[in-house]
Amino acid sequence: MTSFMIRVPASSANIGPGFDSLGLAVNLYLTLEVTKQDKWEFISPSFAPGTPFEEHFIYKIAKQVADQHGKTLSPCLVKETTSVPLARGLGSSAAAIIAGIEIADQLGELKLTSEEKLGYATAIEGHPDNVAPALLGGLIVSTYVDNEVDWLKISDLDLELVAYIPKVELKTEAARNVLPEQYLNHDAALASGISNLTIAALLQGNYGLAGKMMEKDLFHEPYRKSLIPNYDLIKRQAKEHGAYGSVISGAGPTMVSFVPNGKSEHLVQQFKDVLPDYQVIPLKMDADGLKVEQI
Ligand SMILES: Nc1ncnc2c1ncn2[C@@H]1O[C@H](COP(=O)(O)OP(=O)(O)OP(=O)(O)O)[C@@H](O)[C@H]1O
Ligand SMILES: N[C@@H](CCO)C(=O)O
Repeated sequence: MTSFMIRVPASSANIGPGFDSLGLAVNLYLTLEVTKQDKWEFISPSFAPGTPFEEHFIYKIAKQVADQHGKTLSPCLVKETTSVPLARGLGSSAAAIIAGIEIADQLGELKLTSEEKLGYATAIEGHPDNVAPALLGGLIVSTYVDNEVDWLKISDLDLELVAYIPKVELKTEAARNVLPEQYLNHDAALASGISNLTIAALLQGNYGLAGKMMEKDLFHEPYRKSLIPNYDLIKRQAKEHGAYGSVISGAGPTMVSFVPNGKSEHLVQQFKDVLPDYQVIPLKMDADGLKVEQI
């Protein structure tokens, strides 16, 4: 093996009330072409030329995983292209983590299982909601209890999305800092009920109910909405134009609307003049997750 290609999808986590446990892989991709050579080198849009390779996030992840297996990775040229915007709530860090783990797996010949990759990725990210769909594709419902990830994949969603991506970044860490440390028992029970019903409605294809429930989150949206530009406007106008529901994507600042199949382009057109500074794009579910190809 001298050269391989890694492709990892973006993901939209939380979907309202599924805080830290629900995430959907979408058709934006981080792609890496990895070729063995005599020294490490990263050609990457997020990495200024001349920066030591040891500082590249993906290299750090790969090395960390290789170290855990007592392996030294042979040096490579890594050429990155990506359509996943950084720090916007579309799982760029999760995609990078999955890519780093895969580099370690390929170069170190670790033969990691999907469960092992998911375990490493979740331990690094702290929660599985982005890394699980980035690895496995589809809509993933997951939990991370006692250092163990359990998950289920929902592949048949008759839905499309529209993403509203502002120019500003919002780091996940900053968006987590506004959340309460504790919830009252009553509020937690209510929030869990809303989450349960959202999942059940998605499973039954009752997207009207799913959209209604996803907009009622009590875990994170009430605390984060003041950080999200045009939060109320996007929800209101998307609903007027036929969206089932709109939520903060991941930790924001991107928002996503869930819309009937075939309707996303219509919604994109409606927002062209309303949000001229945004990238408003249609998205579809990615069903595959991580792909690796020898070249
Ligand atoms: N391809 C990449 N190469 C190097 N570093 C990356 C890459 N993608 C993401 N990162 C790192 O992850 C940071 C963004 O992570 P953060 O968790 O704040 O946002 P996100 O993952 O895009 O959004 P969210 O977790 O809400 O979906 C970037 O600022 C950068 O440090
Ligand atoms: N569940 C995470 C997703 C972003 O990493 C959050 O909302 O903070």
